[in-house]
Amino acid sequence: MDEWEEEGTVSTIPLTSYTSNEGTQGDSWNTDAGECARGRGGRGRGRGGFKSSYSSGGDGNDGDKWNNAGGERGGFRGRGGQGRGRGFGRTDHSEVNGDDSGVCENGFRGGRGGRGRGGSFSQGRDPGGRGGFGGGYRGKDEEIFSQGEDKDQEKKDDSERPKVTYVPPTLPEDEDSIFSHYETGINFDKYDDIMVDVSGTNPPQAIMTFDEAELCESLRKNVSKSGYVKPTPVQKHGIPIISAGRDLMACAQTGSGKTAAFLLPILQQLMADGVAASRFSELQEPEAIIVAPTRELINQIYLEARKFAFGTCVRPVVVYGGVSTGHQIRDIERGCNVVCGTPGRLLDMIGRGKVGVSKLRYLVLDEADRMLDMGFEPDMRRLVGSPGMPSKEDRQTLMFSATYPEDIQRMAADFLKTDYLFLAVGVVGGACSDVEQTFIQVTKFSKREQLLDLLKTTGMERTMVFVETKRQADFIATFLCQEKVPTTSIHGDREQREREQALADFRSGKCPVMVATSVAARGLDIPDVQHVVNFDLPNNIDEYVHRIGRTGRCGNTGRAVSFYDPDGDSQLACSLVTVLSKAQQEVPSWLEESAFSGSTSSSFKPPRKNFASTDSRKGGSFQDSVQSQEAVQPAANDDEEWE
Ligand SMILES: Nc1ncnc2c1ncn2[C@@H]1O[C@H](COP(=O)(O)OP(=O)(O)OP(=O)(O)O)[C@@H](O)[C@H]1O
Repeated sequence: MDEWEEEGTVSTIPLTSYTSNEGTQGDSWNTDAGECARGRGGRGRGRGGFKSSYSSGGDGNDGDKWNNAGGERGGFRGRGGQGRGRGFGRTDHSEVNGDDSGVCENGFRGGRGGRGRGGSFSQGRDPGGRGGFGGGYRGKDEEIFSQGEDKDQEKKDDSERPKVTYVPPTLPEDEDSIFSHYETGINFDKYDDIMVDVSGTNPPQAIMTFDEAELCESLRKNVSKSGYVKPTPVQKHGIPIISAGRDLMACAQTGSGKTAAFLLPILQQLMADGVAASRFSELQEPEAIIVAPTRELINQIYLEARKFAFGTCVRPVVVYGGVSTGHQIRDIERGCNVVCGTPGRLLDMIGRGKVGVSKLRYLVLDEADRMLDMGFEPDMRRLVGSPGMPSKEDRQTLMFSATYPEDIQRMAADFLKTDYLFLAVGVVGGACSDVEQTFIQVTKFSKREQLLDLLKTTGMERTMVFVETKRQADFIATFLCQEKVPTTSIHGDREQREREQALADFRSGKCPVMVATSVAARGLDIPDVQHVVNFDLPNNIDEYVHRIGRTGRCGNTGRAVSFYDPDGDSQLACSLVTVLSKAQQEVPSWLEESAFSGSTSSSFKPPRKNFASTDSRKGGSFQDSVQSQEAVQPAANDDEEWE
C-alpha cells in the first residue's frame, strides 16, 4: 500500500492554518491554540485524491492563481481521498488567495473532508467551496510545492514545477525587535572552565573581552545592545583567528555562540575596509557567503547578521527555497555584502547571474559536517567551483559545528588552506552538559501514552518533540491537538509559509509544543525551550547531540527525555553511553548493558571510531572519542527530503 493510501488515518494530515466554512460536523473541541474538530471524514473512496494545478502570474506576490481544471503538470496530484474516518476539511483561503491574514489555528476544524468519488480536492477562491482532504495523504507530488529539506529544488526544470510565490512577512525595523534576545543562563560563566584546544601552527592569542576584539563603534554598540557582555570560549578564540586571516574549523557545543564567532570578525573587517553595500545592480558581488543546511537556520543567521550590521553600511541578504525567487532577486539587486543562503537557492542565484562570487573573501559553512556529508557535498563542490570563485588560497574558509566526524574533517580539509586552525571547545561532538538527559525504555506502541504523560507533567513549558518521519510528525501533532495540547509541527512536507508560521507560534508560546523532524534538529535558537523529547531516537549520534542542543543554550539549563526502544535503538546504545558519560550524566544500567552486550539486536553494529576528540590531523588519537556510526550518512535516515 502506498503511504498515502492508508484508509481513515489522520496521521498524514499536515498541521496548518486550517479553516473551513463548513467544518462543523462531528464532535468538535478546542485547544488553546486553535480548534480541533472531528469531522466526518472524507468519504472519498476513489483514488482521486486531489488534482489541482497551480499557476502564477509571475514571481511576485501578485496574482497567485489556482486552476482547478486539473490535469496540468505541476499541480499536485495525490491519492488522498480515501479517508473514511476523521477527515480534516480545509479551505485554506489565506494560502490560496495569497491573503496573509495570518489566521493560524494550529488545529483543525474538520470539515467533511474530501467528498469522495474520485476524491477530488477542490480548492479555490469560492469561499463557499467545499475544500477538504478526504483523510488521505497529500500526494507525494506536493513536494514540488513544499520542498522537503533544504536542498532546494531550484535545479528542477522550471517547466516541471509551479513557481513559488510565498513572500515572507516584512521584518520589523524597530530596534527592540531587532535586538530582542533572551538572557544568558546561570551556567554562562561555567563556559570559562571548558577545555579549549587550538591546533595548527601559530594560532593567535585568544581575547578575553569584546573590547580586545577592537570592534568598530557601531559594531561594539550592536554587540552590547544584543546583551553580550563577555565572549564565549568559541568567540574568545574564534574571533582573533578569523581576524588574523586564518582558515578555521571550529567545534563547540550547541548553543555556545558560534554564530557571533564568525559574524563579528567578518563584519568588523568589512566595516574596517569601508565596504558599502553596492548600489542597485542586477549582478551583486558579495564579500561573504554563509551557507547552512536548513531554511529556518539560514534565516536565523541572516537575522543575526542584520542585527550586528544594524546602522552600518554592510548589507546582508538571505536566500532560501520555498520563497518567491523574484522577491529574493529584487532584494539582492538592492545591494549585498553578505549573502546567507541554503545551497540550492544560492547556486540558483549564482546560475542566474544575480550573485557573482569573484569578490568573495569569506566562505562560511555553518553546520559544516552536515554541509559536507553525502547530502550537500556535491553542492559545496559546485559552489567552490563556481566561475570566478577565488581559490582556497585567495579566500578565507570558515567551518563551524558541534559535531565533526573524523572522515568529514578529512574531507573538509579539501576546502581549507593547509595551515588551517582547528578549534575544539570541550569534547568534539559532545552534548551540552547543561542538558539533563534522561532515557525511558519503551515499546513502540507505548510511546504515545508516555508522551502524553510526560507533557502533562511539563505543562505549558516549551517542548520540542522529535520524530523520525514527516508522517509521524503529522500524526503525533494531530494526536496531541486532539488531546488538547496546543501543538504545531515543522517538517519538509509543509509549505514554507506553514513552516515559518509554526516556528512563530512555537516561539511566541502560542503553541508550546512543536513536533519536528530532523529539519529542526540543527542550529535553531529558540528562547525558553525547556524540553526536548526524542519520541523516536535518531539513527545517528550526531543528530542526537544537535537535537538535545535545542535546549540548555547559552548557559541555561534544559532537559532531554528520550524514548529508547530496545528493539529499534540498540545500535545507538554504545554512542549514547559515551555521550552521557562525557557530559557527566548518569548512565542507566540497562543502557550500559545494552551497549556492551553486543548482541542486543541483530542490527547491532560495532561503533566506529570516527568521532574525533580533536583535530584529525593529529592522527590516531581517537580513543577518547565519542563514537558514531556512519558519519558520512545524511544525519537522519528518515523520509525527510534533503534533495
Ligand atoms: N557572548 C554572548 N553573550 C550572551 N549571549 C550570547 C553570546 N554569544 C551568543 N549568545 C546567544 O546565545 C545563543 C546561542 O548562540 P548560537 O545560536 O550562535 O549558538 P551555536 O553555538 O551556533 O548553537 P548550535 O550549535 O545549536 O548552532 C543565541 O541566542 C546568541 O544570541
